[in-house]
Amino acid sequence: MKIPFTKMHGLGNSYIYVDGFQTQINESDLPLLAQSVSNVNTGIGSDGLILMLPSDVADVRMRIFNKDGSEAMNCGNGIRCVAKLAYDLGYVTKEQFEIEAKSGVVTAEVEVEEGVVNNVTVDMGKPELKRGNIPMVTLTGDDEDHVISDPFLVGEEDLYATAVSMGNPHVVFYVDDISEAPIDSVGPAVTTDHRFPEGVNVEFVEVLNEREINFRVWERGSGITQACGTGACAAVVSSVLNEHSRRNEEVIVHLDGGDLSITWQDDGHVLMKGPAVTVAEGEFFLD
Ligand SMILES: N[C@@H](CCC[C@H](N)C(=O)O)C(=O)O
Repeated sequence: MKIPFTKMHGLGNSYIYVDGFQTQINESDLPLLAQSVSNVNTGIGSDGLILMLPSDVADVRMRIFNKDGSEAMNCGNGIRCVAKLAYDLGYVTKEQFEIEAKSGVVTAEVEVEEGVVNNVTVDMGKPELKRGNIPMVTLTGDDEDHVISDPFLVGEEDLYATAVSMGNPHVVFYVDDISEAPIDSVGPAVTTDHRFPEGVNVEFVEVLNEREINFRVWERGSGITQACGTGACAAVVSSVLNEHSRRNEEVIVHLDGGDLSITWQDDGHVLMKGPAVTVAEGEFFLD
């Protein structure tokens, strides 16, 4: 079987996009397909697979599978690319429209310059802060509690964790210098830590000033990636909670792959603005 695909990225966080309006794939093949296309040696090379599908409740629907084949609830960079793809392929003709992810429906607005979509702004909705809903478990405390700079021991490292869900789980650790963040050791250890029963995306943040942070991520199911949209949103929410940044003010997040603009608005919604880029189109041969 040949599966037509588009490779796209948001700040280097790349996925293989399949147009599910045209191509039907068996549900049971999806995890293996995600693993196959993601493999840089034997596949195409990406951080995972994203399907763009018709939706009953929004203009389009997306499903995202990490590199290891696990399905995730949400993907910020993926939503921006799906918005661009849906507009480029003519499935939507308006500039503001709704995209359904597993975690819910968000509103995306494409910026069209001379017929080309380069940037997309997404209202990512409200973050979830209750520990039980991240989900995160501890021996003591209430599920309703917020986790803001709570002591968090990982091996020999004494860290302080802030936990935020953007429809998918994130934990944020602050470091003095992003280039020395222990991402290779703490990332894989925390992403599967028993305190996060569904796993977690692990973010390191260096605060530069109220309006700017440096950011690196170990993504659940994919490892180190160049960028994570939901992670950048979680990092800014965390920075407001920890009083490094202010509510309703834009924060520029410097990720390995480039910059995202994130604002945690007074109405509780998180706004994310950043690029979406098409890299290639082709056909993937599935045995
Ligand atoms: N890269 C994404 C997030 C993808 C899903 C994540 N790894 C998870 O398992 O929750 C983004 O841009 O948000």
